[in-house]
Amino acid sequence: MSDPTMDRTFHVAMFPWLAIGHMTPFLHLGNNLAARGHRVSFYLPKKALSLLQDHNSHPDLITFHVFKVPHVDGLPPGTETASDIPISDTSLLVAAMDRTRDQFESSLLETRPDFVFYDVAHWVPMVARPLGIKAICYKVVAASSIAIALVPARKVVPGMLLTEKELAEVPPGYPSRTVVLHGGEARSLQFVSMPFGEGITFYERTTAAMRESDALAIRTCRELEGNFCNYISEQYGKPVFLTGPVLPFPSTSETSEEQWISRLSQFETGSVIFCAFGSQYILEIDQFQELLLGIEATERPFLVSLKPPNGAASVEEAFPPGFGERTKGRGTVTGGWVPQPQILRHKSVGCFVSHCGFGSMWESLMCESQLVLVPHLGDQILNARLLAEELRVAVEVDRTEHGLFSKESMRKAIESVMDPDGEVGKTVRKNHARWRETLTATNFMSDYVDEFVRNLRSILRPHA
Ligand SMILES: O=c1ccn([C@@H]2O[C@H](COP(=O)(O)OP(=O)(O)O[C@H]3OC[C@@H](O)[C@H](O)[C@H]3O)[C@@H](O)[C@H]2O)c(=O)[nH]1
Repeated sequence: MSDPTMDRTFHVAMFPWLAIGHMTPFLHLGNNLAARGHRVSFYLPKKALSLLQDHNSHPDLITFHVFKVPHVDGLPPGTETASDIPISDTSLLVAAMDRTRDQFESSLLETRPDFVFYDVAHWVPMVARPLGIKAICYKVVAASSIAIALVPARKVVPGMLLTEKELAEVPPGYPSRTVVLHGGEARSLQFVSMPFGEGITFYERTTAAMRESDALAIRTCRELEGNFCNYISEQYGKPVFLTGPVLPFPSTSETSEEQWISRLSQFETGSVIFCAFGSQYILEIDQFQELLLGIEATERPFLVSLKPPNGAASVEEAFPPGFGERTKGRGTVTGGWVPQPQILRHKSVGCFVSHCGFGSMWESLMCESQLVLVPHLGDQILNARLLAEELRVAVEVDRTEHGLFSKESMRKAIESVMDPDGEVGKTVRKNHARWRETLTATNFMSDYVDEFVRNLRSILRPHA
């Protein structure tokens, strides 16, 4: 007899962390589920609604539920998302999110979904279980960063900061020797033993969120991170369902993109260096200048999109002396937002200098440009090691033990990948082409979502 749960559509509630970088990938997944006929109830604060509602491709199936973020002392009045506060106040916003538990619980009583997806709100399974709702902990960061920092095998004692030695060690059984942090980089993991909400550390919260779930879900694919996903599954004794990268469909209609596209079109195919470091990375002024001087020294056209460095009101104010005049007509530096995915698809762009944030990592793997990596935070460093040392599709810029790069190391890294006849240039081109082909194959992404849906259904099946 066929199982009726295997083809019925289901209803998912989504309760992502209050940061646009988390809500957006949840909504992309929501769009993919709705495209297959499933209903989504998406919980978010009011301010996020105005940013996200235009990205709802299925308003008939995806409903937004706005909740109120309570005030917590120390946060500016009206704080609702991580964009409203400096990163140092994040723990207070987590505490505010925890105080939405009652609102969320009463809403679930009304909406009665089959599943609830969450990430930071570790109490969601406690709310969902008595209502017979399956709790899926959906992680939208690389599996390697979960595997290195957030598994039971990494012992973190509540109330104690990890020592330098503990930070430098990978947890027993960690499946890679190359996707690791070197020397002082390991300090970037110290945040795991820090408070994240009232009376709870980041490690306690995140591991509880995963431990208490009915299944884990990760926004990655097994071709890239299968070994890390298996390790996480073993560590938690739970299935790990992969959604694939779930990238949005390319947009071709926005007019703000035209100025960049026509500017790039004046240059030869594959000649332009494009550099962007995501939404958070702010360089110190001397590193900002070394970066620009390194790019200038390649004598190639360029488009650089970076926030003004620390202490500068604009990018122009922080230019190295004479830089603006020397590079006029050849390069542009902007402190604003540029349409990165469209720029990466432009034929004139030949090199992408990236911080290797999770979104940029996928976009760079799928584009035709050569890749130079300048990671900053812990997860970016692991992503960069994956691309440069395991997949060998990119080159990471050389740095001193204090993490500083020079204009010369920047120039060298760019030249090495841009030279089609050099050893490095040949290797990265060949490997990148192979990975690009895999990841951009027809149905690659949709097959992942289909399999994800099958996995969800399998845990809905009534037990004998
Ligand atoms: O000017 C820009 C800069 C960036 N972008 C887009 O913004 C997104 C940036 O996301 P990334 O994940 O690469 O980087 P962010 O630094 O913003 O992300 C943050 O969350 C994800 C983590 O992996 C990163 O470590 C963290 O910094 C990309 O999709 C990129 O295409 C633009 O469209 N224009």
